[in-house]
Amino acid sequence: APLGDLNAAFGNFSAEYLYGDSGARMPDVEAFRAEYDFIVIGAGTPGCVQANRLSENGNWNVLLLEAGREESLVQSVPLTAAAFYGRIGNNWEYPSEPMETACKGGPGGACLGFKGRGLGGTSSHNFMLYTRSHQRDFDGWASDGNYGWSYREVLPYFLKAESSYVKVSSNTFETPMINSVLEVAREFGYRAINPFDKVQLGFYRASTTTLKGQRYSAARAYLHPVCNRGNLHISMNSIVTKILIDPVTKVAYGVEFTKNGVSHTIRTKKEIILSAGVIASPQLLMLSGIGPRHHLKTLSIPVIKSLDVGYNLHDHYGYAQLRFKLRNPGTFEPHKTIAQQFDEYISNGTGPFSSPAGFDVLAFMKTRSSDLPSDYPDVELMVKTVSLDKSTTNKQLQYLGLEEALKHSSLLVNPSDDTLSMVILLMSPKSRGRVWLNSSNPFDKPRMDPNFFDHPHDLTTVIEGIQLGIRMGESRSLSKYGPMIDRTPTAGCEHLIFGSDEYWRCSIRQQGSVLGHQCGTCKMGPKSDPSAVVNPELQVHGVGNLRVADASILPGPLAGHPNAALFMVGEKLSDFIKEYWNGCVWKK
Ligand SMILES: Cc1cc2nc3c(=O)[nH]c(=O)nc-3n(C[C@H](O)[C@H](O)[C@H](O)COP(=O)(O)OP(=O)(O)OC[C@H]3O[C@@H](n4cnc5c(N)ncnc54)[C@H](O)[C@@H]3O)c2cc1C
Repeated sequence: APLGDLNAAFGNFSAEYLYGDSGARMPDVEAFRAEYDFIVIGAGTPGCVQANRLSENGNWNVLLLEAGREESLVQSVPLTAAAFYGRIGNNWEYPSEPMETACKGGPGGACLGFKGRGLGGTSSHNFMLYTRSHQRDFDGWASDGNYGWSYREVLPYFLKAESSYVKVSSNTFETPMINSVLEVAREFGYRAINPFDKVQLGFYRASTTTLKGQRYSAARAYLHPVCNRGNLHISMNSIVTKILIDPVTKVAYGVEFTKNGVSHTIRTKKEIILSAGVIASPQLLMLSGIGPRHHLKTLSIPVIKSLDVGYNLHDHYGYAQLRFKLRNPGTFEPHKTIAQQFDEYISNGTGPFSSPAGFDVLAFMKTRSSDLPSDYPDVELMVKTVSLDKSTTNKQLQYLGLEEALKHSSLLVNPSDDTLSMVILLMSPKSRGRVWLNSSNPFDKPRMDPNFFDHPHDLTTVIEGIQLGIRMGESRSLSKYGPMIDRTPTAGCEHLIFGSDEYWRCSIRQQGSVLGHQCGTCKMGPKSDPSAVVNPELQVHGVGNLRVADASILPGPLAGHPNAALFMVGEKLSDFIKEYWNGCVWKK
C-alpha cells in the first residue's frame, strides 16, 4: 500500500530511498519488439492514459517511452511540493529568452520553465490542484470548429477519469483562518462553488489529486494498476530523438530513441502518440520535419509538413509577492510541533503535510476591466493559509532534508511573524509566445519566449487582481487576524512608491510564471484554421498515423489549472483511437 511504503521509508529515515530512484517498482523493458501497434512518447498525463487505455485491448502491443525514471517517494507529500520542486533532479529546466516585459529578476533576466521528467511527467511535481475549468472553455473550443469538444461532450470523459483511475480528494486540513478566507466570498458577493461546477466563478477549498494525503500522479493513477500487462512495455530513461515519417506518403512509421546511451529504432504498425509536453512535443515535431517552413529551412531540416508548430504559447502568469503580516496568528496549528504534525501525516495522511503546497483556498474572480462574459473569471487568487511553526523543527526533519527544503519556502514561520500570502494568476492572457529550435541537435534545449504582457490588457488585469487581493486582506471577514500588507519592496522596484500602479507594474515585471501552466504550442483546430497543428481528433494535419496529446494541444487558456482537462483529453483521445481502428468505444 502506498501509505505503507511512505511509513516505512520515513520511519527508517531512508533518505536515499526518499530522494533517489526508489528502485524500479514498475517493470522497465530492456528487450524491445521490432514493432508495436502503438508507440506513446512521454509519460505525462495523457501519455499515461494512452498507455493504459490502449493496452486494454489484449490484441494491441503498446510501447511507452519516457525520458525520465520513477517518481521518488518524497514527491508524494503535498505540502512540500513547491519546496522540492526543481531540487531533486528529475525535471527539465527550460530557460526562456531574456525578457524586458517579465522575469527581469530571474537568472539572466529569463523565466525558468520547469517540467517534470519521469513517469507521471509534471503531474508528479505539480501542486495537485484539481479544477475542471469552466464550461465556456470547452464550448469555445467547439464553436471554433473543434467538433466533439463542447462541455456537454467532454463532461462524460471527466466523469470517466474521476470514477475510474483519478483520485480527487477535498483538502480536509483546517487552519485557524481558512473559514474566514472562505467567508470573504459572501462579503464580496461571490458564491461558494466547487471544482466540479460548470461555472467557475467563486471560492472553494482546494481539491487535489491525492489519496489518503498522498500525491496521485498520472503514473500512480494509470500506470501502477496495469504495469504488468504483457502487451504494455514501459521503457524509462528513453529519450526520443526523432519521429520517422515517410517523406513521400507523409505517414509516420517509427521512432528513434536512446536508452542508457544505446540507440534504437522501433516501428509502429498503427500510430504514434506524441505526449512529450508543451515544450518537447513541438521540439520533436520540428526535429522530425513538421514545423514552420522558414524556420526548419534555416536549420537545414527537410520539411515534411509546414505547420505553425511552437506558436500560440500561453501561460497563466502568476504574481507571488502579495503578503500580509498577521497581528494574530492564523496559519498554523497552535500547540503542535512540526514533528507531531509529521507523525500525524505518516500515520493518517492528514494534517498540514497533506495540504497542497499550502494553497488551501482558490478564488476565481473578476476585475473591473474584464471584457469577458459576466460569469467568467479573469483572475484566480490562490490563497495560502498553511504554515508550520518554525520554532519546533527537530532532528528528524533535518535528517530527511525537509528542514533544508522548507527553509527556502514560505512555509516555515515564526509565530510572532505569521504571514498570509496569495498568488494572483492571470486566467485569460491575450499575449502569446513561442517555442522554436536552437539547433537540429535533439539534445539541445529549444528556445522559448513566453512574451508575457505583449498585450497591455494583461498587465492591467494583474494589477487589478493584486488590488482584489489587497481588498481581501482588508476585508471584514479577515479583520480579526489584523492583516497588514507586507511593504518589503520587490528587488529592483525600491525607487517607486509602494502600492502605486507604477510600483505594481515594476514588481510584476520582475517575475514570471510561478505555476508552469504553459499550453498551446501544437494547437488543436479544424483544417480551415491556418494556425492549427492537430485536428479535433488530435491527428497532425497532413501527416498520417501521428497524433499529439498533452498541454500543447489546448487551443486557448482555461479558467482552471490544466491537469484535470488533460486527464479528460487523454480519455477522449483513447476513444478516438479505438473508434478509428476497430469502431469500439467506451459507452457512457
Ligand atoms: C510547479 C507546477 C505546479 C503546477 N501545479 C498544478 C496544479 O496544481 N494543478 C494542475 O492542474 N496543473 C498544475 N501544473 C500544470 C500541470 O501539471 C501540467 O500542465 C501538466 O502536468 C502537463 O502535462 P503534459 O502531459 O502536457 O506534459 P508533461 O507533464 O510535461 O509530460 C511530458 C513527459 O514527456 C517526457 N518527455 C519529454 N521529452 C521526451 C523525449 N524526447 N522522449 C521521451 N520522453 C520525453 C517528459 O519527461 C515528461 O515525463 C503545475 C505545473 C508546475 C510546473
